[in-house]
Amino acid sequence: MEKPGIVITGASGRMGQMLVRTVLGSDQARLVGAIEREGNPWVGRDLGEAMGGAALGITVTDDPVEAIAKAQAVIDFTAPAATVAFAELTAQARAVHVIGTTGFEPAHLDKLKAAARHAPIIRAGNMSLGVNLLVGLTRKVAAALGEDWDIEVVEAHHNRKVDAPSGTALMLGEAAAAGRGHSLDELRTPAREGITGARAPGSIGFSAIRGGDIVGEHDVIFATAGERVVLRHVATDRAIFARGALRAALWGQDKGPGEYDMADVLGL
Ligand SMILES: NC(=O)C1=CN([C@@H]2O[C@H](COP(=O)(O)OP(=O)(O)OC[C@H]3O[C@@H](n4cnc5c(N)ncnc54)[C@H](O)[C@@H]3O)[C@@H](O)[C@H]2O)C=CC1
Ligand SMILES: O=C(O)C1=N[C@H](C(=O)O)C[C@H](O)C1
Repeated sequence: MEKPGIVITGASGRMGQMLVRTVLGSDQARLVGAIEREGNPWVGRDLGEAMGGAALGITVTDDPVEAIAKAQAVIDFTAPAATVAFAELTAQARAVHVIGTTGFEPAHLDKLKAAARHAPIIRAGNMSLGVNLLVGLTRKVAAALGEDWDIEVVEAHHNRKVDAPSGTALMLGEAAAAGRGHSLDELRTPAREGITGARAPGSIGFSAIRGGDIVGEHDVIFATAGERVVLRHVATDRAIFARGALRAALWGQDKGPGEYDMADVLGL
């Protein structure tokens, strides 16, 4: 059987370039297209040369219709509005859409749900094995500890990140809330500033640090009188996200339409 053809969106981005290298280094998939937004300096150039290496015979395009028509899977780490547009085209091509993009609003998520009626969408705010294990641990610890244990999620990222809290922080917050039998919407504390009043019992708070080239660090802090439990994940290499995304694209090849996440892919 032919190896699945992968198209990468946002190919010149931090994750885009990492994904290109990961797919090129795989013996289980073929890179068949690279998309960038109109006006990006890579558009019209050979992808390999744009990355500073040998020509690959793949021209970076700003025409997603043509590129996605050739794909068995689209791996997409871009921005919410772009991802929603790609989801419609990927669904039309009946290809797998692996979404790493974060920062979605509810209206975007409704559109992704509609696209998933026609083809598989695998979406996760973090594609690494370690974070997806941490999600399960967070749910268990939150369920085991009573409401006298306050829950705070602290995340740190590089100074180019545009959304906060991070997608990973929200996954961890959702897991903690689920462990306590609630949705995150019910327990989430708005960002703190000024005279906030005392902490609401049972609430879940978020803090975001932005600086330098931090790849991604997440702490889930459970704090009570006299002691604390801290669950931590530290990413030091974006390759962990790219490997997870490629694994998801391959896993999705025999799946029917629907919404999936990395817990499905990893069998967690
Ligand atoms: N789920 C996960 O494991 C991870 C998720 N991310 C998320 O991935 C996203 C991208 O992150 P980075 O690569 O650091 O950002 P980046 O800014 O380096 O790259 C984004 C790329 O998308 C391109 N883009 C934006 N709109 C486009 C459009 N309409 N058509 C084509 N290309 C378009 C940009 O030109 C840029 O090259 C963010 O939402 C980030 O939070 C990042 C790392 C891991
Ligand atoms: O923007 C990033 O860089 C990252 N984004 C994801 C998130 O929002 O959690 C995953 C990872 O932490 C890196």
